[in-house]
Amino acid sequence: MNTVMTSENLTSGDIVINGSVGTPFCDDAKMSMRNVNVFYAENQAIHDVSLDLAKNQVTALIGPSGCGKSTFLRCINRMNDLIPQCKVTGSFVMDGAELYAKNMDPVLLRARVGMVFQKPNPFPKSIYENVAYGPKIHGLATSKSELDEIVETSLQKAGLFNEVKDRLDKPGTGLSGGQQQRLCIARTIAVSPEVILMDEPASALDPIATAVIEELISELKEKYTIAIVTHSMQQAARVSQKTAYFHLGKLVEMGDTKQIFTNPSHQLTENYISGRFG
Ligand SMILES: Nc1ncnc2c1ncn2[C@@H]1O[C@H](COP(=O)(O)OP(=O)(O)OP(=O)(O)O)[C@@H](O)[C@H]1O
Repeated sequence: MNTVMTSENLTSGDIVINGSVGTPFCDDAKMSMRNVNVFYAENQAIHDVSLDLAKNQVTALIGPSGCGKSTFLRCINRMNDLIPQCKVTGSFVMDGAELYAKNMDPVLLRARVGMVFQKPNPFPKSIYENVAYGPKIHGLATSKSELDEIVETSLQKAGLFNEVKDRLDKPGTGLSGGQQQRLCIARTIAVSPEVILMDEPASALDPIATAVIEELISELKEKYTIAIVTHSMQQAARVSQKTAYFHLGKLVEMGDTKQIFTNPSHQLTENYISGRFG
């Protein structure tokens, strides 16, 4: 029987996975993170977290503000390298390769593991250039027509092409918030990533634009492995197949989304999803 744990007696060995105490590993992992610790100078933000991202599934990272969701997400494509006082230990493996190995180029890695941020952040360039920029710097197109093709396909996959096809030369910043976020998703897709990380991608959007993004996430998982940080439990329940619950920098529980939301194993998860804190 699982012991009911509180934040006081929770230890890193007490992770609950699919209802029983164990290790959150899956058979079809695209990415495997093991014993991850993250420090900002003296402050430890992540404590010994191990989890897998299942291939072609959406994994939601949920938990109260400040529990380390964004920190953990940013480590996956080494965005935290850009914060000087941030130190990451542990292992991040994608298809057998260690992402923090000396010979791993973080710029190339960020093309393979793309990121979509909370606030849409298109470049101050045209819609076309926003999407073409990545393929150009990574040399993914050998001709203008190939580049055009990548731009069109990426905009189509992001569900934006029909809305912008007649104004590709207009600034990306002139689009609505929801369109800008889909433009940022198109920009991410344009460099053929394998994994897409999304940090509260719909929190700045209205319910209609949010619904469009959620539908898009469900479609994108057919091709990509996705991890999403969200404060909305309804959103996590709608878009994800796996959910990981974080508390005070520790992974408390991970499992099938349905199980986490209907029958969580851990008291802390239950408290959070029933709105008792967070
Ligand atoms: N750049 C940074 N420098 C120093 N400390 C940081 C930095 N970013 C995050 N932290 C700290 O790390 C901890 C985890 O923060 P993080 O933003 O990862 O949590 P979160 O769960 O994503 O929060 P929220 O839901 O509010 O966005 C917090 O204590 C935060 O203050």
